[in-house]
Amino acid sequence: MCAYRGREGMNSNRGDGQGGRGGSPRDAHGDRGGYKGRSDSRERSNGRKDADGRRVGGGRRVYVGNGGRSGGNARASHSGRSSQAPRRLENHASPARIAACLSCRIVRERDAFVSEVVPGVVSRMGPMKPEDVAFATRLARGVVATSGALDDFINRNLYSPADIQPNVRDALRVSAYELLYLKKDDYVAVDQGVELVAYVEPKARALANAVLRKMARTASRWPFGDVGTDVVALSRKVAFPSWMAKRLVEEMGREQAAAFMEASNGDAPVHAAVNAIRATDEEVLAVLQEQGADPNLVEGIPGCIRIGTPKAIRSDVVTKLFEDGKVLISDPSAQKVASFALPGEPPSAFIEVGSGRGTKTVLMQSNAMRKYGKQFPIVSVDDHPFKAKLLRNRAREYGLTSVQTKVADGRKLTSLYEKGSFDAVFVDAPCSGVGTLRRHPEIRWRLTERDVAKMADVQLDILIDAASLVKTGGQVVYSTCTVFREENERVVERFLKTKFGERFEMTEMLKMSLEEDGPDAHFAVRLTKRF
Ligand SMILES: C[S@@+](CC[C@H](N)C(=O)[O-])C[C@H]1O[C@@H](n2cnc3c(N)ncnc32)[C@H](O)[C@@H]1O
Repeated sequence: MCAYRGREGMNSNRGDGQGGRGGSPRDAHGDRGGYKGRSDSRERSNGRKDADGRRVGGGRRVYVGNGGRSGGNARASHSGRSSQAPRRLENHASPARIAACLSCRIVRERDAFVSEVVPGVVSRMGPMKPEDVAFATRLARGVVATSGALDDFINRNLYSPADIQPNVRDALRVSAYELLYLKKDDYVAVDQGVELVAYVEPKARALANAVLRKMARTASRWPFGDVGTDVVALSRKVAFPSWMAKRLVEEMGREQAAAFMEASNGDAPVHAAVNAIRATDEEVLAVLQEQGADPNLVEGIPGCIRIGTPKAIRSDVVTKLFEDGKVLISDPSAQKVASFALPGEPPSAFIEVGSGRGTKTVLMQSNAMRKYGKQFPIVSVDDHPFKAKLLRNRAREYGLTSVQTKVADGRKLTSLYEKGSFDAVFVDAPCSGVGTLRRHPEIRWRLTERDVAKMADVQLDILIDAASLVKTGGQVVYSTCTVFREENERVVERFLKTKFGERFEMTEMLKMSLEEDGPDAHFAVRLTKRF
């Protein structure tokens, strides 16, 4: 992923197999039956500390007797606590919802990545059952992915949306998500929503009660319009910003855009790449098979393996494969681009711009072993020193012998290297990352149309400067992991129209679209320098 400097990794694939969409929410969290679910949660949460170090579920024993139905004040007196005692101590929000809500707050406050935040929050909650962890993860990811649409819904149910505290809004979002996207029983969503709001802000319990009841009443009208004719209603249903939905519909047509947006809300299947520098496909397949990972080679992409049972890759034996640099997690589209980026003959001077943490660097050298029987010298440029350091470490880990990292602005490389001094150039451009939304649920609500336009200008500048480095007869591969024409075809068109760009011809295009249960969407073109 590009724009938000995310990373390809196991965590974003959720090897636990807990889907953002698959399975019944009730299966995951035992909420069917309202109070039963609630008392289960209390049972589990007794004595536990939350991510902020507060005790959760302290009033459990007292309230099982009365079905847990009494309100906050009633509970306080029933348990013999003074009315000044923080009601939070007797809060009945389930640990999974608390973890999800706290995770969403951190993502919001720190512009963080949800996949990186949830494990930390969960670990600070104390022991949680695997199904609670899975539900917390699912909720947090879902809420982050749909937050703009949830706010639209929440605001319709508030008299004064601007006055709501951000932490209260976080809690309301969790309930709105359960109502709209998980189709939870109204009762569960409202009851747990009130508890969750009271957990983050005890004084807001009454407000939460009123708002959540109203939300439960209006949920049946969601998405407030005919999705067949109204793009904004469609955008609400699939939880995309309306500008993005409109643009996708304009570029792909309604049907394909709707399918793309739906698929972006699903789970990405888990794929691995065999590092041919360190292992053979047969060796890796045998281990994965033995460990019950249900591996299958993907046709047309050398060394790409789909992992049918992701849980199995947590075994010690498979972990060792990863630790030994024999295999890495990577989407098939990224693997395909890394194969596409290699010229027909082994290059003696190759430069990649936007090397990041080096996933494609590893993949390219692995492919080089398959294609040429050897690695090739590569200069890997990124403007981010931290990423260059990571790449150097990864190069050692994966057995890369010919990588030279360079921290530099890809728009100014001609001040560092002689024009025409490379056989091949690979621009893995910083982009909006809209082809990878399943792995990066934060992107869609952070991105603006202006960001896309700015990115397209940077992409063009990088392409123009980097292309000057290639010799006549050499190739430039330009790639992104987005679907917007402005960042893909349009950048290439703009480049080809420049005085220098006229020397190039587009000789090949690779477009991978996003499909449910398929790879991410990527784009790549090969430009050959004719004179
Ligand atoms: C698509 S991501 C890289 C992914 C990477 N190639 C991989 O496979 O792991 C694009 C990269 O471009 C880098 N970048 C952004 N602006 C840049 C610039 N002006 N010059 C050089 N690199 C830049 C970002 O830091 C980011 O790592």
